[in-house]
Amino acid sequence: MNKNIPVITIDGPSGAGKGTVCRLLAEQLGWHLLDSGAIYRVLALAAIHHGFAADDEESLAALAGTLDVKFDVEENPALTHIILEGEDVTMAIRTQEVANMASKVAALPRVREALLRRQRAFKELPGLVADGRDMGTVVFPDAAAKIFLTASAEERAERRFKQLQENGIDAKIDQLITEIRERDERDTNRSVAPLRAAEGALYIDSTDLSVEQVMDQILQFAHGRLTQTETGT
Ligand SMILES: Nc1ncnc2c1ncn2[C@@H]1O[C@H](COP(=O)(O)OP(=O)(O)O)[C@@H](O)[C@H]1O
Ligand SMILES: Nc1ccn([C@@H]2O[C@H](COP(=O)(O)OP(=O)(O)O)[C@@H](O)[C@H]2O)c(=O)n1
Repeated sequence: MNKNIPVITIDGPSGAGKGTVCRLLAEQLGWHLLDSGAIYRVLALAAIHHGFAADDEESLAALAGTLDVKFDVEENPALTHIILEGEDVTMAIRTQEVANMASKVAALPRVREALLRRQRAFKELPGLVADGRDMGTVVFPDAAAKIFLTASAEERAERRFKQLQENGIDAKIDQLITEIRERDERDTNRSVAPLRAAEGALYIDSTDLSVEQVMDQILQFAHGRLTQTETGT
């Protein structure tokens, strides 16, 4: 792994805006994008297809190791297609059922281990923007700039509700708040790679911020960190 390839990590809970700002950043910088949540979602969908239980660590770790997933990257990272075993699952992995299964399989240490190398392989020149829960703490501990992005659970559920509606997926706001809280709880309290801000991360609460305001803060911070890394200060 080439350590000179710059990485910006954005970690945080569901609906904080990570995917949105990571896509914008990757586009603006012309860098690669890792949507690590999509990998856990694809694994969850494959597990559902295979009829595996969410606590069947042995089968799930084996599946994670051999998962036939491909990211068909377009010039615009927002248009990436995700292909599982030859089938386009870009939309199918966005349901709440898959999200909930993803957060259960993500709590299994051997599953996380099996997915590490796959995630690190995204680190290529000219740079990588990585979106997830443990990007700055576990997967890319040497990242040049680390950000922890969050918002209140109510605001995050509201955003997810609108987003699902826009994509024609039915949802109930009360259920979304409950599921987001359950997922926060599981992601934060698991024994391996729990959701937390990495040391030295910029902490942003986006509850009352627009996407543009969040982007401004991140760009300013990342620019400072990248300049420091380049000059070795
Ligand atoms: N700062 C913000 N203010 C309002 N809406 C936002 C903000 N950031 C993201 N969103 C919207 O919230 C929804 C969830 O954002 P997303 O980037 O998918 O979150 P995450 O990847 O953290 O789960 C999207 O529809 C997005 O457009
Ligand atoms: N780096 C990551 C990314 C996702 N995940 C898990 O995968 C689930 C789905 O991730 P996601 O980023 O697609 O979820 P949303 O933030 O889009 O709701 C999360 O609830 C986490 O449990 C993880 O454990 N580690």
